[in-house]
Amino acid sequence: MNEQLTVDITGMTCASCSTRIEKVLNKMDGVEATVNLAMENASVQYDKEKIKPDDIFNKINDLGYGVRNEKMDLDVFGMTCAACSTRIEKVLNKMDGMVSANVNLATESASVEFNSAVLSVDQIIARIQNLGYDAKEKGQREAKAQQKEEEINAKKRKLFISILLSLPLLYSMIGHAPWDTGLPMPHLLMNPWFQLLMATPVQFWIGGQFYVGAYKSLKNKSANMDVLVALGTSAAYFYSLAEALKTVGNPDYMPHLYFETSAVLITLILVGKLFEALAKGRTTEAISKLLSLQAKEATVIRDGAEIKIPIEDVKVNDTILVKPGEKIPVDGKVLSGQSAVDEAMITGESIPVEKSAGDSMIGATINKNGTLTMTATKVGKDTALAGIIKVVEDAQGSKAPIQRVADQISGIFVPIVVAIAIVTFLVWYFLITPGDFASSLETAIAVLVIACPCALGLATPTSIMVGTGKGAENGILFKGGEHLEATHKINAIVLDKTGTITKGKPSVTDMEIFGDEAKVLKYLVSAEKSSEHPLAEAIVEYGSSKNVEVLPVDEFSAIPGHGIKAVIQGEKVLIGTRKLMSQTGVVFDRYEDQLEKLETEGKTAMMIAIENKVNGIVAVADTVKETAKTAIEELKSMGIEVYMLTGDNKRTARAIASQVGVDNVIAEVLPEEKANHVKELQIKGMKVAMVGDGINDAPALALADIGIAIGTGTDVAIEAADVTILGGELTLIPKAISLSKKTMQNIRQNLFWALAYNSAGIPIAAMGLLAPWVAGAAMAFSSLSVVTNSLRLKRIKL
Ligand SMILES: Nc1ncnc2c1ncn2[C@@H]1O[C@H](COP(=O)(O)OP(=O)(O)OP(=O)(O)O)[C@@H](O)[C@H]1O
Ligand SMILES: [Cu+]
Ligand SMILES: [Mg+2]
Repeated sequence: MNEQLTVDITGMTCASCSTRIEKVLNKMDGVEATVNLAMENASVQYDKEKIKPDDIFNKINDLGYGVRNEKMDLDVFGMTCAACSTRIEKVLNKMDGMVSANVNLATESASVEFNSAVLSVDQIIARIQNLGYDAKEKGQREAKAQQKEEEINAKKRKLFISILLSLPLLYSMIGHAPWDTGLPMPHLLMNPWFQLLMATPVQFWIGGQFYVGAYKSLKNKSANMDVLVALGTSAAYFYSLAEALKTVGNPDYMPHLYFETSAVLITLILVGKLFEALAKGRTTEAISKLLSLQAKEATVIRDGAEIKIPIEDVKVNDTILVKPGEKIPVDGKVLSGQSAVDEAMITGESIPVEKSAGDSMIGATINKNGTLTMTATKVGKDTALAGIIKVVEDAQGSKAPIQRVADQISGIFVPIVVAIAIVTFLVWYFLITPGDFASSLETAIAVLVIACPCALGLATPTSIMVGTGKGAENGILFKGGEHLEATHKINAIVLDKTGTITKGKPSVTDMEIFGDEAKVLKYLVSAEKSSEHPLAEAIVEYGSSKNVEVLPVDEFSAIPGHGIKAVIQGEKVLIGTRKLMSQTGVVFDRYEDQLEKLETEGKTAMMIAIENKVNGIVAVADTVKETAKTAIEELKSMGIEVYMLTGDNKRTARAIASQVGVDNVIAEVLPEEKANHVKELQIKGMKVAMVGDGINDAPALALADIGIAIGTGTDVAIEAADVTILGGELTLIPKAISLSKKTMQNIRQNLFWALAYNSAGIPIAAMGLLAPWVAGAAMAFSSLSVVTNSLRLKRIKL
């Protein structure tokens, strides 16, 4: 019993859970455990020789409970190419207690999920440092931005010196030209010692980073781009040095100098890296744009006085004053005043929304004309805007499945390339130009350099970053790269009716009451007051506009998909569908014509029965969203089958469907069956996107290949979905699909460009047709062209 750990357990509901877990754990050989239900954890002592922590977690999982893991983002410094990120990722994933580690070269960060009982952040950082890189917990954004800027400035300074030193060498290269260029060639430039003087600082001071990187990489038994660069440039440098030394005491010796090869190569790679860094900075602009929406200050009323405080200091329940033209600082509720608020930046709704006491407000939206006082309900990282930023950041840091291809290729690339370079050298040295060490070496160097797979590591993540950012700017939030990838395969789309196709704000259109009108109306409104259904809200609203008295309700129950049951003043009240009525034996045959008439008009007709006798018919109608028809037409023209799924009756559903052009209607679906219909389409081989807003849509959203939540819908739906469309404009759905298609196309182009340089370049270089510095330029610009191509996504029209 030499180890002790505390495991946080999720999913325990009662003492029988905890005792069961305790019992099972204690049965394991070498384990002594006590499970604490209140703390939701287990203290475990275990024998290290017999048991691994993972065994304990697996046991808990097997029992159907979860082990809570910690998730964290780290900034990782010092990665130069995909081989570095792949390597770190591999090592981190092997750590005990690591659930998953995702290292992203483009964002220079790692997302780790780990079991804090076994592993600490410090241990993870130490492991990364041990590999020769550095890492720290993601800190203040400003600090990071500042650091980035300093890094870029340092890069610029070094590059400037590097160019100054390399230019004379580049010029001297003209001396190598096989033809007479006619340009003057000063003697000094051809002097080996002068060349050595220029090349040495470039090789070791400016190019030192490649040696450091190569050393770290080799120490970990892997090879990255630094290895290739260090190998290639050193070969050129030291060969030239040896040649220069031969002139000592032998003034007639004509040395073969290749100093320019190493110096110009290093300079060009640095040029590429600088451009790459600048371009990479632009891939995260979407985040900075979102951040800039945030208000900086808020005017709060404390002890009766108005004071301006920084936004970070605003607390929940603070009373805030918002003057015309100001930003609403945090999420909250209006206390007093009246004004129109522009919410376009968050909801996409272009028309300002009228606000008065009791209405909710979203931080970062703009107050137009009146002065409002509000109370803060959500501040800091809990606000809607902070939530949006978090989703976008997480998505940008996540991986798309297609990247696995790139990771695999870059993992094996470097050793293969080194082998090809050696073979190239041997073939040239022994067969093609026997004994000509210099040109054989140069050819081999060119092969090494052209083959560097640095662009490959950038191909996917930069596209994903720009794509998710572009989505966010348009009000489409992808939760991760995998969803951005999966969306392009969609060929069937299932739309929920209420709140998705329609506005979700129904109102009463017809009311027909048989018998004691005042009583029935009272019963109807009173019973619906207990229901949270949108239909109920419409009826309650109707009631309050007619000043209907509300009676106390006993024994209320909602029957999902059917209606409600209640007892009022001792009388049994039923409100809802035909099914509800016939199940309880209420006869309604004589009202059938009336019901059908309302339904064909697209209205939802409900009956109210008191003491098993129908006493009235209420019809409620919801308006279809203005853009729904256009959106559905667009989806159809993309070759996607569009379905409407609703709990409402067939006739109403069809009437609404024909208004918006949906041909496939699945009606009278019970809330718990929605997911089954999605499953059925999937079994038919369709890739299904489900669009919904309600709690009852959540299982279907989760099951669908892509769940799309309407941003104005419930949190449960948004939580379950993979994509959220802010504001709920359906036209964003075809846009999301086309963004996904274009991003995937962009990634394929990137992968092509990243590999084309290498695959076309290697044979050309091996034939001796590519000077090493040209290969260097090609490498530098393959990275640049990939990042630039990704940035093109910013400008596409959706
Ligand atoms: N509170 C209620 N009062 C009266 N009738 C109700 C109530 N709740 C549900 N119903 C009846 O049950 C039917 C099905 O309800 P359900 O919530 O499954 O679907 P819906 O909201 O009509 O449509 P959608 O599935 O598109 O959201 C409603 O059309 C209505 O006739
Ligand atoms: Cu490279
Ligand atoms: Mg509904």
